[in-house]
Amino acid sequence: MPHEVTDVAASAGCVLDEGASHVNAGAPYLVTRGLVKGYGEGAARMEVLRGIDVEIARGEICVLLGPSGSGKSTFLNLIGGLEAADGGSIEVGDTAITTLGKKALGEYRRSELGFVFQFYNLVPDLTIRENIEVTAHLSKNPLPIDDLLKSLGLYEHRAKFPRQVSGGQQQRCAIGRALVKNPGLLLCDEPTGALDYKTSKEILALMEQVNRDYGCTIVIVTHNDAISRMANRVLRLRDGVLVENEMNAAPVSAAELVW
Ligand SMILES: Nc1ncnc2c1ncn2[C@@H]1O[C@H](COP(=O)(O)OP(=O)(O)OP(=O)(O)O)[C@@H](O)[C@H]1O
Repeated sequence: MPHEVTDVAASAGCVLDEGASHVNAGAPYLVTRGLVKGYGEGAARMEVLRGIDVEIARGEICVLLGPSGSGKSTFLNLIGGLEAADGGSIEVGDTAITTLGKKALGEYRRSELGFVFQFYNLVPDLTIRENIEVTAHLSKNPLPIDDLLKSLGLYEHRAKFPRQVSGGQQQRCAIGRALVKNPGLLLCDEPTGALDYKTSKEILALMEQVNRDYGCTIVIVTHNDAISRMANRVLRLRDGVLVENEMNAAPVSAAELVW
């Protein structure tokens, strides 16, 4: 484990136990029960999620697969409190998301969640460091930014603007922006969708590293079945129904993935 990562995690109060499993098999961390979501009214109504039940342990890497339109992003948006469910419940840690008002939902997103998207959504007029710093200000207990930049391999690029670095470096910055708050839950929607093969694998290895070093639970939405081999749990949606919910007893490292 790189020293800087150890230092970042230690200074953030994380307990690092190198070699031990990072998955806490105790009480589930993320639980949905009968989760329902649809769009439209009357005859035009379309049910997108039709009663999703899942339990994800703290520290799991969970990969969510499914064909286009099967409801993956909708599921992620409901867990992330970006959209409201029509029925069912979501609990993350001790928080019952589906009962929260607007203000409490905002606080949940600020304190517990990090989001990573396919298109990095960085602020073009802020440097790499400033893009991360903006989010750090939202947190009561942010990770030290320079240490985080080092563990992301971005320290030398910290004073550059997003247009001056590669797509992979921009995605590293987006991951840093999500991570600097030290979130319990990292939600990633097609995080490698805009990246080439080699860079995709580097980004997946980085996710593996942050999962191991910071203990955050990660949900990755992807079209790429191969990524499921690095997951502790594989979920698959088809037409809004969960058709697969499997534990993977022997996940491989991101470096070993081939597609
Ligand atoms: N805000 C919305 N209003 C109306 N329909 C929506 C809305 N958001 C999503 N949908 C529809 O819900 C269905 C599921 O969309 P969702 O984006 O969750 O699928 P997905 O599995 O993530 O697809 P993709 O892999 O293509 O991103 C699609 O048919 C989509 O058109």
